[in-house]
Amino acid sequence: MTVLVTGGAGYIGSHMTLALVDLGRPVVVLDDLSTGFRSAIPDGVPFVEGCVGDEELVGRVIAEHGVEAIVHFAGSIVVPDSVTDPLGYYLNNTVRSRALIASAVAGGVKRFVFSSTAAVYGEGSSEPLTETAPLDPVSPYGASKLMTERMLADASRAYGLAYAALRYFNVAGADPEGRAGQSSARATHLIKVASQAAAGLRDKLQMFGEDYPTPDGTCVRDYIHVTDLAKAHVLALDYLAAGGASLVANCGYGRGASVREVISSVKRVSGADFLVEPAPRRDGDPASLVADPSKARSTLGWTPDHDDLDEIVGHALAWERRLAERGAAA
Ligand SMILES: NC(=O)c1ccc[n+]([C@@H]2O[C@H](COP(=O)([O-])OP(=O)(O)OC[C@H]3O[C@@H](n4cnc5c(N)ncnc54)[C@H](O)[C@@H]3O)[C@@H](O)[C@H]2O)c1
Ligand SMILES: O=c1ccn([C@@H]2O[C@H](COP(=O)(O)OP(=O)(O)O[C@H]3O[C@H](CO)[C@@H](O)[C@H](O)[C@H]3O)[C@@H](O)[C@H]2O)c(=O)[nH]1
Repeated sequence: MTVLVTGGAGYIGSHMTLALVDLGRPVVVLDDLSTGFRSAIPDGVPFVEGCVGDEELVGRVIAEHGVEAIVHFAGSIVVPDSVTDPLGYYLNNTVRSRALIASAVAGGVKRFVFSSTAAVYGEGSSEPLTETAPLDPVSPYGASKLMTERMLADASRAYGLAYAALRYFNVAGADPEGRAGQSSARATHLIKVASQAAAGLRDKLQMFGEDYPTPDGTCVRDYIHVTDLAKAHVLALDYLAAGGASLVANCGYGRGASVREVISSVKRVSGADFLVEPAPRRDGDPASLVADPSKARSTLGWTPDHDDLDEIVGHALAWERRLAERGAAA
């Protein structure tokens, strides 16, 4: 069963590609390298440079590689950017996903795993969030992903495409063996940015908002290790291959950490101090997002191996140091 990994040169997609290679499963990567890196794709894995919205290209990849399942990571991911450029986000995340789904249907691909997000949930629902919590995205990013979920649900009914939409909470950390990590220098994610500050690559960290209705006033998120997330995708592929019904499932640990707690963890684990500057709230940020992950556990048999904030931070820091060494060597 060849798996087409879109966005496989990116952060999460490269970890999924590694997970498939580790299991000896055939894989082909499609990525336009807009935010991904050619070097993130393991040696020996076929790579096609191009856009998921290019139906002619995707049709050819499906036929030439005998693709039986698609794992769709490709997309634009920065929540505040989606507030300033909503149409760009609807184009890359929604319109091009529609084209990819159409290519899957036309090419006879029967299984599809999609990178959805906790950003599809509305504010104010009781936590932890189950999949049945009201869907009312605060940001265009969340809306662009929810529209793709809806297209998949309709395509599944109409054309028999079986899908798993995995709603990731906040993905962080790096491959424990140091083979992959979050490489984007302009990354905006808290653990990545704090790791860069700890490694001396930034002079400070801004803390966006201290007046949220949370225990310490800063936003609360459910941080999940990227390797545990890749494992959930492998299980989702196996579940669909075994005839499992289409599903939507949260991927998180069910425990929240505030921005202040994350910063403390990064300082503790790195042993480095860095400047933390209070800043205004960032557009599009909900106060709190914490998953109820029981569906992924019961339906997919998912059990996390790295459910520990300090461990996640330790792996992120190790990757940051590796990047710094490579930069120094370049
Ligand atoms: N990082 C998180 O915390 C998080 C949380 C929830 C959901 N997600 C979703 O997970 C997926 C992967 O995120 P990531 O953190 O690895 O981001 P990333 O930017 O590292 O990876 C995205 C990859 O997709 C590629 N890409 C973008 N548009 C493309 C297109 N039109 N055609 C082909 N390739 C394209 C990029 O070059 C990049 O390699 C995204 O869909 C994102 O929305 C991420
Ligand atoms: O320099 C920084 C960066 C972030 N934050 C705060 O840290 C929290 C987490 O932010 P970030 O790491 O940027 O993640 P989110 O905005 O929560 O979004 C991530 O998590 C979502 C799921 O919860 C995914 O859908 C998105 O793709 C992914 O970027 C938020 O309160 C931010 O305001 C700061 O205070 N300072």
